[in-house]
Amino acid sequence: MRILIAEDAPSDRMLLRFHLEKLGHQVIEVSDGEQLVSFFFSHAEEVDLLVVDLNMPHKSGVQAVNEIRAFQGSYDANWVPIIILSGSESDDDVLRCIEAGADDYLVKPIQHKVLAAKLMAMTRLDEMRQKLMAMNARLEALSTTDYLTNLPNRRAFEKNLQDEMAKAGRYGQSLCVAVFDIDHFKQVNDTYGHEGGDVVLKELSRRLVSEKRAGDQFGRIGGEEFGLCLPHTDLENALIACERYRQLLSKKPFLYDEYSIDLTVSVGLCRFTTETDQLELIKGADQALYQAKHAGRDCVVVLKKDAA
Ligand SMILES: Nc1nc2c(ncn2[C@@H]2O[C@H](COP(=O)(O)OP(=O)(O)OP(=O)(O)O)[C@@H](O)[C@H]2O)c(=O)[nH]1
Repeated sequence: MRILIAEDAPSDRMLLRFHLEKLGHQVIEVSDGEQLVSFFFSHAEEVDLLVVDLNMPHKSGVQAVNEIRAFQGSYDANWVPIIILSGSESDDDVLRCIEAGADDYLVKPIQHKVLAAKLMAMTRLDEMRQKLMAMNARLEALSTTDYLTNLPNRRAFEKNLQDEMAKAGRYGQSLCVAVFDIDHFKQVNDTYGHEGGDVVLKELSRRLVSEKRAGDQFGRIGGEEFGLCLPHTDLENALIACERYRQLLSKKPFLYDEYSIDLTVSVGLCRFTTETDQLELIKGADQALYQAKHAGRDCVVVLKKDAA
């Protein structure tokens, strides 16, 4: 583990480092409570355990632990276990340290075997924490990714769009949104079965992603409907981009078993203005898509008026 020790007495610090390194851990040292807090605030991700002296100049161990736990709560920062060291065997001190957010309490002078035992328990805690973090990352990926195409799902697409709209509004940048819908997709399913339809959806997504310009983001926002967010792009260039994507899908047939399936998409395009909220923007692109379907499909239509 990477252990941050906060101890003002140089001899105690040296002894602690010696014991911890002997147990195979990496040690970082600070010498008071103030330094502990500021180091942790800027390096939370680089530390697995804090070992903190109770009585230190500038800021006591309890105060520092309080601030660190509050910081983790407000900023969602890396949670790490904390052991407090103290010369006091008072039950009240133990209680107030644990109440402040420490996970264990160790009485000085440190006994090597006791320290090794506590570290064993903390290593277990750390392993559990790592597993939990990996699991959370997997869950986060699952909840934002479409299972079939691996594209961002509607929730993730809308979240990204919201962020891009905020940036575009703040910095006065252009932003456009398009909705792509496969033409007569029902026929694909009816002719080749749902499995054939799925193969087409996957290949279509792969093509779009492999040819996508950096910064553009596709998402699967419905069964056979895909959203495209085009940051830093005015309507004229968004139209060029959508035309390119449309042609990319129609120029080469999709293969399923021995079948070759020709496909086209209709696209609705809408421009963001500071008066437009997210719902109106997607609704605007949807209206343009509806017009594209009525214009005969296989085309890109720009919303005649800005979404309102
Ligand atoms: N294979 C497959 N089909 C899907 C999936 N999600 C939606 N669909 C199908 O997509 C088809 C959409 O059909 P419609 O909404 O009638 O539209 P369309 O046939 O594409 O016709 P237009 O949009 O008017 O050009 C339906 O047959 C749905 O079952 C999916 O995940 N996999």
